Order: sequence, then structure tokens, then C-alpha cells
Amino acid sequence: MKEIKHFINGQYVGSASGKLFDNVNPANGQVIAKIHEAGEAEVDAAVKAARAALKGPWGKMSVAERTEILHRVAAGITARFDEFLEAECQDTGKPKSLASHIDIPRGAANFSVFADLVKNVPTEAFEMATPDGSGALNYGVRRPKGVIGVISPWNLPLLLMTWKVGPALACGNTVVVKPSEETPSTTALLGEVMNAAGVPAGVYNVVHGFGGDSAGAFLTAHPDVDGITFTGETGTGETIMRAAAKGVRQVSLELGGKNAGIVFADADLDKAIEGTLRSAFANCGQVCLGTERVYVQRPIFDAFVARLKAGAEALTIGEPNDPKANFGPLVSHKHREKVLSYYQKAQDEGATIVTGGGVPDMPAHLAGGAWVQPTIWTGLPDDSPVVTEEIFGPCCHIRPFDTEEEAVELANSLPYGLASAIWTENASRAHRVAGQIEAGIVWVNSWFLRDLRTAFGGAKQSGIGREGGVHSLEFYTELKNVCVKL
Ligand SMILES: NC(=O)C1=CN([C@@H]2O[C@H](COP(=O)(O)OP(=O)(O)OC[C@H]3O[C@@H](n4cnc5c(N)ncnc54)[C@H](O)[C@@H]3O)[C@@H](O)[C@H]2O)C=CC1
Ligand SMILES: O=C(O)/C=C/C=C(\O)C(=O)O
Repeated sequence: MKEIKHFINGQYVGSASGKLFDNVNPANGQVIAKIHEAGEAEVDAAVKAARAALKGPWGKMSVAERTEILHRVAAGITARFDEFLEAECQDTGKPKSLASHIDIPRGAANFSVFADLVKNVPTEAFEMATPDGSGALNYGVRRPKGVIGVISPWNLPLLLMTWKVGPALACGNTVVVKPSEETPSTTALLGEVMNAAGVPAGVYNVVHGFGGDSAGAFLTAHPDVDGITFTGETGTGETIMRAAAKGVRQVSLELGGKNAGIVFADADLDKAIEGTLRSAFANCGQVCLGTERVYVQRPIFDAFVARLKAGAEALTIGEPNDPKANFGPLVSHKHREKVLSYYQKAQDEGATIVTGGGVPDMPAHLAGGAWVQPTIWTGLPDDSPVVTEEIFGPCCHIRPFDTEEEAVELANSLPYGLASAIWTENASRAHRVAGQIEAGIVWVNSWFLRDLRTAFGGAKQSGIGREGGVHSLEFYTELKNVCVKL
């Protein structure tokens, strides 16, 4: 059986302990590979390799040389598009139609966009007066932060890992990545692309394993890691913050959400239905930006619910290679247990199950997969856990509202603040409401429309810091002020 090894100092290496765990295809439950689990020794070797590369060839390269190499990495992903696609879809079960449009192209773009960006970002300069009249000049220079620990999740594995690695390397850092234990393959494959592109050994390192008491915890606790960037659950973010406090290391955290969609009676209903269908069900609902709470103005409530139900029931459930499929399985049976526990809770609390609420009948060869039905509820109280907690599954609760003020209050009522989508044809209302929503990202008449130059991150318990465009540079570099007395 195929083995997935760590990538340390430009080479694939196994664990000294010999510990392996299963990589499972969630579409059929079959084990597709054995993954090496890193111990402290492998994590330490990876961090040492990253430090040496920082002091060595990577640290000495000009920005032009570095960014040229990163463009070759982007081209390398594109050249091996089908291999990345296959690996991503086997790990996650997601439809190829989705991954070929989102995950893999973004994996390449995350390198090329930041390679271009770092060449064009100026720093500040201030002239100042001095008592002797000669003056002084201050100017900023950016330097790499150092060795960056990257902890990435399983929902958009290549996209979210490279969203961190791309800017980190463009800024001159070196990285040690710990991908999710559920989805190691594309992170592993990227090592081959790095070598072929001429990235010096030790710049990009990968260690596999779990979170607590495993590779994730060893990496975040390692004293020679200078900064940690993480996407995942809010509780894990808190644990990582605590680990980073030792040694006062900076963190960038993109955490959970329980995002609200607000549909006003004046919305273009076709657009609102299409967007809400995507935001609730794309990637089987496993997108941190997804809409799990939908607030619909009363005059169009019944029509909206009926049309969203029809849209959900028209989704085609199937395995990644099925060209008609636009709805795959959840990432794992463990995650399915969590999602189904909320389906049960909704039923126990007396929700109206508009559609779904269970497990679909699948053909025999897919019966071992982590399938669930797209699900819509109405009628739950605002304090139900189904309405207040991140489920991260293909489901949403729809509730009516009457006034703009009420919609804003409902949207802001939770400790999360990642993203929101507002649907209205009234431009004044769109700006007014967008300004009041407590979230890092607000879409108007759209969802998941991404310009990589923009700030991306969460408010409240949905994260700390922003990445994207120049904001990534804020995290991945140290801005130093040089003050020259003239
Ligand atoms: N993009 C997002 O916002 C994501 C949110 N989630 C949410 O989190 C829930 C649980 O999923 P998990 O995979 O368990 O998410 P998680 O947040 O525990 O895992 C994400 C990453 O963090 C690592 N990790 C976990 N504990 C760690 C620790 N103590 N130190 C260092 N690294 C650690 C994991 O190995 C993985 O690489 C999901 O049901 C979903 O609600 C999960 C994945 C992505
Ligand atoms: O477009 C992006 O950079 C990120 C999208 C999605 C997530 O961050 C997520 O689902 O975690």
C-alpha cells in the first residue's frame, strides 16, 4: 500500500517510530494509503531544516530570484493539475467538478499572486525635524519573520495550506506544514513540485500527524518556530494561542463561523437562491464561510423556503469522478457523527425538517462512505445549539424577520464573526447593513467571491488578524524602522 511520508530538507522520510495511520477515502470508506505519524524527532528535524534554509540559500536570495522560483511552483502545480485533483478528491471525496474550479487553481494562484505582490509593496518613510536642525529620515524595511508553523485543515486542503505557504515563502520565510491528518496527500505532493521548481532544501517542510499530543502540538510548542498560522476550529485556535504564548510567538488564526445570510424582500430571488444554495451546500457545507443561518424577510419567506428546498433536492449526490455530481460526502465518519448529532438535535427540538435530515441511500460500492443529506430546517428557537453552534455540514436553518434592525441584531447575536451574505437590490440598504454586521467579510449579492488582494479573516471568536494582499505581509514579515540622523 502507498505510504505518505514527511518531507524534510527536500527529502521524503519516514518516522523513526514506524507509527502509521490510515488515510481513508470518505466516498467509499476504503483505506487508500498509510500515513507516517511524526514524533518530536521528525518535527525537530523539520524545524532545524527550515532554520538552516533561512540562514542559508533562501535567506540570501534576492526578491526577484525568490519570486521567480515561486512562479515555477505555481506552474508546477498547474502542470500536474490532474495528479493534484485526483489526490485532493480521494482524500476529501469532493466532486472533481468543484476541486478543478476552486481548490487546485487557487493552489497555484496562491503562489503567483503573492510572488507578484511582494515585488510591488512600498514601505513607509517619514522625515523628521531634530533640535540641531539637521533632521532625520525614518524608513521601513520588511524582513522575513523566520520559521513559520502552518497548521491547516481538511476542508480545502491545498487551497488553505498554500494560502499560508505562498505568502510566507514570498516574504522570505521558511515553513513547516502540518496538514490535517484527514487530508495529507496534496501537501505531500507539493514537495515534489518544490524540488522541481528549484526551491532550496529546507524551505518547505511537511510533517504528518494529529493535533494534540502529536505533530500539531509538537510543532506549535517548538521553541524555534517564530510564528504560527492556523485555520480550523475556534477551540483548537485557543489551544494554539496558549502554545504560542510560550516564547511570545505571533499567531494568525482563521477560526470557525456560524455565518448569517440575510435575504430582504427586495432581493433578486433567483440570485439569492443560487447564492444561498452554494453557501449552504458547496463542499458538502464544509466551508468556514458557509451560511448555516438564513434570515428571510417575512413577505418572501414561504417562497424562499420552497425554492431553496427545490434547489437542495435537485443536487446530485455522487462520487468525485461522477461528472454530474455536485454534492460529495463529508470528510470522515467522525465528522459525519458530529453532523448527524445536530440533525438528531434539530428533530428532538421539534424543528420542521423542510428537506433531508438523514443519510441518503447510496449504491453498494459507496455504502461505506460518509454521506449525509442536504438539510434545511425552520422553526427552531434562536438559542438552539443547531442555530448557535458551527455544524460544518450541508445544512441551514431559515427564520423569518420583519425589520432591517431585527435582521442585523440576529446576524450579530453570536460570538462568531467570520462572514455574512446580504441579498438586496437596495444599494443604500446594502451599504448600511454591511457596515453594521460584525464580521470580517461581508458579501452583497454574492458569496465566496474572492479577490486575493483583500483582507480575509474573522471578527470576534472567528479569528485574529487578517491575511490576503498586503495584510499577509503584516503577519509574515517584521517591519523594521531605520532612523538615520542626517
Ligand atoms: N476551515 C475551518 O474553519 C474549519 C473548521 N473546522 C471545524 O472544526 C471541527 C473539528 O474538525 P477538526 O479537524 O478536529 O478541526 P481542528 O481545528 O481540530 O483541526 C484543524 C487542524 O489543526 C490540527 N490540530 C488539532 N489540534 C491541535 C493542537 N492541539 N495543536 C496543534 N494542531 C492541532 C489538526 O491536526 C488539523 O491539522 C469541525 O467539525 C468544524 O466545525 C474544521 C476544519 C476546518
Ligand atoms: O478563499 C479563501 O482563502 C478561503 C476560503 C475558505 C476557508 O477559509 C475555510 O473554509 O476555512
